[in-house]
Amino acid sequence: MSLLELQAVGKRFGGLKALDDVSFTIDSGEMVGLMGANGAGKTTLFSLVAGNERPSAGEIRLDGRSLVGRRADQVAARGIARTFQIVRPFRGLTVRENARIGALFGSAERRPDAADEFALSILADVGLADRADALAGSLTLAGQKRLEIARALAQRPRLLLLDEVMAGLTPTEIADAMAMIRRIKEKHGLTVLVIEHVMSALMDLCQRIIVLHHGMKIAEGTPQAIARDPRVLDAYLGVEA
Ligand SMILES: Nc1ncnc2c1ncn2[C@@H]1O[C@H](COP(=O)(O)OP(=O)(O)OP(=O)(O)O)[C@@H](O)[C@H]1O
Repeated sequence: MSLLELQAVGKRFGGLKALDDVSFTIDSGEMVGLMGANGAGKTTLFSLVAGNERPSAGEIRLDGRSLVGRRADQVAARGIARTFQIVRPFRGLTVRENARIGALFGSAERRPDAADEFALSILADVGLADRADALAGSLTLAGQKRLEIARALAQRPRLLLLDEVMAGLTPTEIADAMAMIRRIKEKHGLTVLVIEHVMSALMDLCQRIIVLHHGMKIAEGTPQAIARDPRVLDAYLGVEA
């Protein structure tokens, strides 16, 4: 059985179809990329899976059980955590306190002392252990993106949804972030769905890529197949096939 299954999922915002008839599955242990131009519906898809928004049509299942109608904290408790494209850490709290909030969300950890210990181990995993007592607002963008991953990881997810965690980073920071993502995936036995505009990173990280265009899935396949898919070249890169 697939870990995550989307079946004919649609989302309307008034007259706008942000997602239309999107279906795919993700198996346990996969790292899958989600790509598409601005406004293609990628973040909306994350919001539906994570319980931040409710689909207008279709089914979303985790381990064969529907997630539709579940609140974000209930979805988190079932094992899904997401990052947000625009990072908003509690700037006046320390890095450690921010990570600890993740550990308490969705009731992954109810004991405050255990949450603190776990938060510290997660900070080490994302390379922020030496900044644990710094204020979150003092981190660089790369640091804040790492903290966003730590906050999600502290929920002890099985499925991690990463929304443009490499946007705005330097090439060296991107290379470091990719190595870190691979490391946490292995260490925590994660399944990962990743939205990324940094194409080379997506191609390198993922075994499979799903392409959205105007809310519809137009392609799905290996990075090699996607890179030469005429529909993708035409729709996403604006290149005539
Ligand atoms: N809450 C909302 N209310 C109204 N329209 C929305 C809402 N959220 C998203 N949309 C619209 O839905 C469409 C898909 O947006 P979405 O943010 O999912 O795209 P995206 O692929 O993530 O884009 P980007 O790469 O810019 O992040 C866009 O036209 C967007 O303006």
